[in-house]
Amino acid sequence: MNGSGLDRYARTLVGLERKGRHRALLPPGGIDFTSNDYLALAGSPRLKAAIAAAIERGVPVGAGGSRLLRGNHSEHEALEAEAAAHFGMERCLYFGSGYAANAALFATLPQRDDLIVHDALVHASAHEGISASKAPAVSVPHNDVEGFADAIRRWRLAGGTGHPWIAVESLYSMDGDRAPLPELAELADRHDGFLVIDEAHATGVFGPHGRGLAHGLENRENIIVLHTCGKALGVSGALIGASAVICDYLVNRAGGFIYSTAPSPLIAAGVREALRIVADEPERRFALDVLRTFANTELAAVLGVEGSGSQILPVPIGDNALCLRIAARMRAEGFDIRAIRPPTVPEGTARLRIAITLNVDRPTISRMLARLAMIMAEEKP
Ligand SMILES: Cc1ncc(COP(=O)(O)O)c(C=O)c1O
Repeated sequence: MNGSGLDRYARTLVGLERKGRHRALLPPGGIDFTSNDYLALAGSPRLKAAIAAAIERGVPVGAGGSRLLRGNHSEHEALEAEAAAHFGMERCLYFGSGYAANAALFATLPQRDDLIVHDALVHASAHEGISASKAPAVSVPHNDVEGFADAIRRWRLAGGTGHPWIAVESLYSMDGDRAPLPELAELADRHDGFLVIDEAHATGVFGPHGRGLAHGLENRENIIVLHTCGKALGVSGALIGASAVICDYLVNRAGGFIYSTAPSPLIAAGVREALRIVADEPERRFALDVLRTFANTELAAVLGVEGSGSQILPVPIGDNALCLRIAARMRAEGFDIRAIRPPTVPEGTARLRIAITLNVDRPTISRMLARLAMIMAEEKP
């Protein structure tokens, strides 16, 4: 290949650098204010012991094939059955990642005569599925219930005959605020539609037994819930909870499920244990609740920034380069904080995303915020 084949990629990378949008892999280091390991389960001895016990009883590391071929292991089925009981859903289906699950769900379920109405801030994985879907899609301003209703009304007036699909996150990944789920569920009911709730950042953290913020809405045939297993559950993969018909349809039609090697059975055993930990160690959730409340109060007192109320605390900066500089200075001081920039968040809204997990304690949060306040004051344009 002559040089020009690669030049176009190099040029794009230079352009990203110029706009402060270039991304690079950094090693994790310093005190964790950035992971989604909210309950500190990723390194928990109980999870490690469950994996060791699974190895001991002969659970294989690899599935060896698609679930529809020889890759369907009893560990996958046991996890799905336990998860369905845990989350109160008729059935659950385990995917290798939340990204793959969201992409499969939106690409497969909405049909040509349907409409996808999604919140402007839904995750990139939902967009991936939406852009592969046969159904048209409309973006609605963040958390604007009237906006959702209007979009559906306009579509019906224009002759829309199918079902609307309302797509939201129960707790938004980069803003830490919540979706108005009861109002949206009511809207879906009123318009013979479906409501897809991505619980990625609420699973394990909120609701009775860490069932998420959609608890109370489960087991309705028009609700589909995504629980990711790599965040508070500390493992990896994702569970789609839905009616048996929807899950069976995905098994038969979702390319990302059919034509992909099944997730590791060993990891499925780990997720099963994580669900049990979440159910029978409620003290983890309570401890996170205390830390979260403390962090929100301190954020307002020290930085004058209103907290989201959740464990995800965005500190708005705006400018990409400035955001990168502040994050780098915090990391240099031993606090692992990352700059979140477009296109992950809308243009002009670069922010530090501070995640509160059980990997830190109150004095460490105070130290981090005091240092951040000083650095932000020094960096003030
Ligand atoms: C809201 C949301 N949905 C889905 C995903 C994807 O999940 P996973 O990391 O398991 O691929 C993420 C991950 O960041 C997320 O924040």
